[in-house]
Amino acid sequence: MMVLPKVYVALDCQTQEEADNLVSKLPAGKVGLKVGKELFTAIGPDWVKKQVAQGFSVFLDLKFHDIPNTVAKAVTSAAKMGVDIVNVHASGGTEMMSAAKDALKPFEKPPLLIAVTVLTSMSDADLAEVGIQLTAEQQVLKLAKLAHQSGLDGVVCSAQEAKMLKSSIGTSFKLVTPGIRPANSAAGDQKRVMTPAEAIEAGVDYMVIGRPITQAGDPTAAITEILSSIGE
Ligand SMILES: O=c1ccn([C@@H]2O[C@H](COP(=O)(O)O)[C@@H](O)[C@H]2O)c(=O)[nH]1
Repeated sequence: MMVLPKVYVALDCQTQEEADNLVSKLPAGKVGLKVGKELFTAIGPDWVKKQVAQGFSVFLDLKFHDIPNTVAKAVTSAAKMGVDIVNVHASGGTEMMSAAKDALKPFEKPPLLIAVTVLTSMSDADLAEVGIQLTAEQQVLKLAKLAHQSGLDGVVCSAQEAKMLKSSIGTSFKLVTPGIRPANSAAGDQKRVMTPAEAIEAGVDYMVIGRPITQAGDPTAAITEILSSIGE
């Protein structure tokens, strides 16, 4: 597996023009692109394939959550686009996660298959609201163990859970962490946050950063500062 970039920039916008403009401001070869529901629903797979062809590492963050057969087929469609990371919701269960992993076996270079545990926008109180009586940390561990048992490559979690997961599950289990906020930047809807330097220190493998870069007056300066804060 080639070495993937430490930072994936969340391209949360709705037009190809905005996305191209953001990409043009990023240091080529130093960051990956995270394409989520907002952009993908607006402009689709051809733009993603174009970024892959231009040499970008792409994380397709569509968080598939459906019956096993549907999710298995969806991850193969993602793999055909050439993306490096694709994800499913761990709460879909082990049968669904195993079906997705099995579906990627025929690919020569399959993407990392990662399971979303507890969204970084959720606190313990938010979990209680939907009937989950565990803390976010307990629920993340429970779902991460299921993802590991199902043969997945890692999980999406908060950097706040990184040390706990690396010591409970093992260092080769990949941790992909949104909810990254440089000091003095607004948390917005994110509840379980850490700075880029804290996240690296906690042992995360890949971090996802959106608004602190994309909404900055100077996105190039913002990403340059973040990369320098983590020694990249
Ligand atoms: O638990 C999760 C899973 C995915 N995300 C996604 O990451 C980015 C974060 O963007 P910011 O602007 O840095 O908050 C966004 O695309 C989310 O859909 C997440 O935040 N938390």
